[in-house]
Amino acid sequence: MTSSAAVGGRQMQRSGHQHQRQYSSDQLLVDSFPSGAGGSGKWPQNISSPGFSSSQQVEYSRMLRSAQRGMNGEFMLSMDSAPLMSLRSSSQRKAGDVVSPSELSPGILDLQSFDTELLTDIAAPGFYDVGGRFGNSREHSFDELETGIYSSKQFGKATSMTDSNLPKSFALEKDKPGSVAKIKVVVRKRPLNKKEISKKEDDIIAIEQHTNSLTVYETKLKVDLTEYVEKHEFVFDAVLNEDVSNDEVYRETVEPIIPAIFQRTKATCFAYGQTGNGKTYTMQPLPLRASQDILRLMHHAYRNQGFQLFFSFFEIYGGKLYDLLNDRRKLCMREDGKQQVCIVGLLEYRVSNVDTIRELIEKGNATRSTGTTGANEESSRSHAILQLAIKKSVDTNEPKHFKRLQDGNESKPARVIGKMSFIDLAGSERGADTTDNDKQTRIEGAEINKSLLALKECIRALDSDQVHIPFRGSKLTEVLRDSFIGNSRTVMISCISPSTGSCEHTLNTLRYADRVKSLTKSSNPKKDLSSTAPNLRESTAVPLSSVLPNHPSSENSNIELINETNKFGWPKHITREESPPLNMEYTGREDRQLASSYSNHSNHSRNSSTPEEYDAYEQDKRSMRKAESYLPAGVEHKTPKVTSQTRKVGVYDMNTNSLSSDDYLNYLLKEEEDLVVAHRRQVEDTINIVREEMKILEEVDQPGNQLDEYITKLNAILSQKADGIANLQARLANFQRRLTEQNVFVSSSGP
Ligand SMILES: Nc1ncnc2c1ncn2[C@@H]1O[C@H](COP(=O)(O)OP(=O)(O)OP(=O)(O)O)[C@@H](O)[C@H]1O
Repeated sequence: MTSSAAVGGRQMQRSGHQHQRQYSSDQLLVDSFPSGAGGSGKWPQNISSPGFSSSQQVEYSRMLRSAQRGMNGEFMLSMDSAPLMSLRSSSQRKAGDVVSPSELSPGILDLQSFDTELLTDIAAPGFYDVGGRFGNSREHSFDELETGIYSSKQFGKATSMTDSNLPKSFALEKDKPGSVAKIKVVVRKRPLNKKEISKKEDDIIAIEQHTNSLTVYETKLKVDLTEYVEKHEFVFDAVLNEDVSNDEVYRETVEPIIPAIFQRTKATCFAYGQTGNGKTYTMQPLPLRASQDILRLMHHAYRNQGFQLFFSFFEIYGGKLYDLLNDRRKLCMREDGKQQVCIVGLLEYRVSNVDTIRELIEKGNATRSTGTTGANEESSRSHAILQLAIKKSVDTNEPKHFKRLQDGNESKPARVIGKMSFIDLAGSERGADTTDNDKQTRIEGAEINKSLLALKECIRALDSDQVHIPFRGSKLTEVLRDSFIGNSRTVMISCISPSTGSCEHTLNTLRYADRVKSLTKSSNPKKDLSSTAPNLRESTAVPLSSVLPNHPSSENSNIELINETNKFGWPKHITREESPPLNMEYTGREDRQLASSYSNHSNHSRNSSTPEEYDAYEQDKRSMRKAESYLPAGVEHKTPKVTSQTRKVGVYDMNTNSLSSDDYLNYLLKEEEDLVVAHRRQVEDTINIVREEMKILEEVDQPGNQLDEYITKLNAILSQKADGIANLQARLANFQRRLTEQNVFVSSSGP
């Protein structure tokens, strides 16, 4: 399928609003859990035992309060329960045992240790193997399961199992072992919207699906103001044109990963792109489709294996976490000694049918923060994260300490097997789109920028199997930490507009995608070619002034598509009810003290006498590592010795100004990105200038040439060359100075 781009002449393809509700649960097997399952009465009663500190007893009480019943009798588990579980599961501890702060304070459910125990529970490794993938059991072989008819007693509803019920790629996987790439970058082009059509904008994107290539036709002006078109070619893992349905998007992106999450894989799918380009439109149907397939596998291939599906939905707004299924309750992210991340307070719903999941998605979307800005009045300004976790309940061979904890066989904590995270990112231009808005919007923009940069770095590190994953670069990547380690899969969907007015943003989005994919082991050699030759392989003319403005186009504002009825019939535009407190003022002082306090805490942290001190240490350490993560190779982060007085001040300041280092990091990340963009532009300019030089050299050799004209042109060229180099040098020096300052600054604060 090839989509034509019209440049010069107009040729617009209006697929219009293609969405239809595609995900009915009619053909699903529905497992109805007994309404009495779970419940506070099943939790351990012995919290007053000496093994629990008073703060843990408080936590436990909160846990009991937050164990609620959700819609359709679903059982909700608040992660508030984590501290208690952590305490008991981390060792075979007896009541009264001394517990170190590192085990208590972070309040983490020790999923890692649970996972380890679980290994033997999984039928077979290697999900590409049919036997392994479907439990490796003759009793439940794929074919037998799929042709069977299950009784309503067993599954709640009689459903005929035919091959057509199964996702295509599941069947294909057995013929394509190892075919699911660790990182997949997919680009989706949306149709021109009403506004773009009324402004007579052209479709400047041509897609060739069979070669996975995409060309952007950028109109530029020469110095004499004549127009010319520059072609930018990209190759990705898949390119989807405006005719591609959401169902096809699902099949191309998420469907192939689903079997893997039953095999201890953490998968992440996210949409990236400028506001109004279809991120939400693309992302919203995916979790429902995925849940449908997960439930199918649970009810067929993994029947009777104790798998459960858990659903949670939260957002990151202005660097803070809010539960979208619990009235935007503010959440807190913690990390334990094993660096397992836990979102304290997040409600998780155990779900067993698609209708419930649909209701939860609708509820979460309705709660999600959106705001009005100059760019898109219905724009998402938060990152929404929807997680589907496959867990497995503890069987009769459970470890003894569980039995002790759980007061019999009921309400045992399920262990996480795999997870699928769907992320609808805030508009990618938000970081830059701040000039007309208030301080809060600017701060949101900074956080968004930071998240996007950090996300890209994590994905790249992930694919190149780097030991150090810079997930501490942002809240988003910290939250997704467990998706960046171990067995993981990532799908990135870049959503782009076809219109002339969005060309700059489109190129930025594609370059972001390109950089995620480039330098990776699995990247397409063809694409590497285009990456190294900065997308200029087929430039058709020679501009002298080809520096592109690096600011959002005002023409992109107030985007509305042809069909403006709300995308899925679900509410999206909800005004935020509260403004989370923000504290992003940057001062260098705190970083200095932060640096000082870190090394001291390295020695003293475990002896911190109060939970507050220990928390301060943890927070301090995290921020410090964050800063270290982004120092370039060769710039070592030296940790100085400090006096106890310095340490005290440092801890205090970290608690009161904890975001200042984030802000500083944000500066560094943004500068790094800007430098690379400026360098790329400089290379483009140089190529164009060289062409121009060749041209005037040819001209000067022609008989009857105008010497004056040659001299004028040469002067202009040389000035432009010099300006370009000087600008880049200045930017580079500035960036180096910041890095050096950090280094000198840290070193000089030593003895
Ligand atoms: N591929 C597509 N086909 C048809 N309509 C689309 C497509 N992509 C997006 N749209 C429409 O474009 C509009 C904007 O899309 P959407 O809200 O998903 O953008 P977004 O990238 O999530 O924006 P924001 O970052 O502001 O949340 C919606 O009305 C949506 O229905």
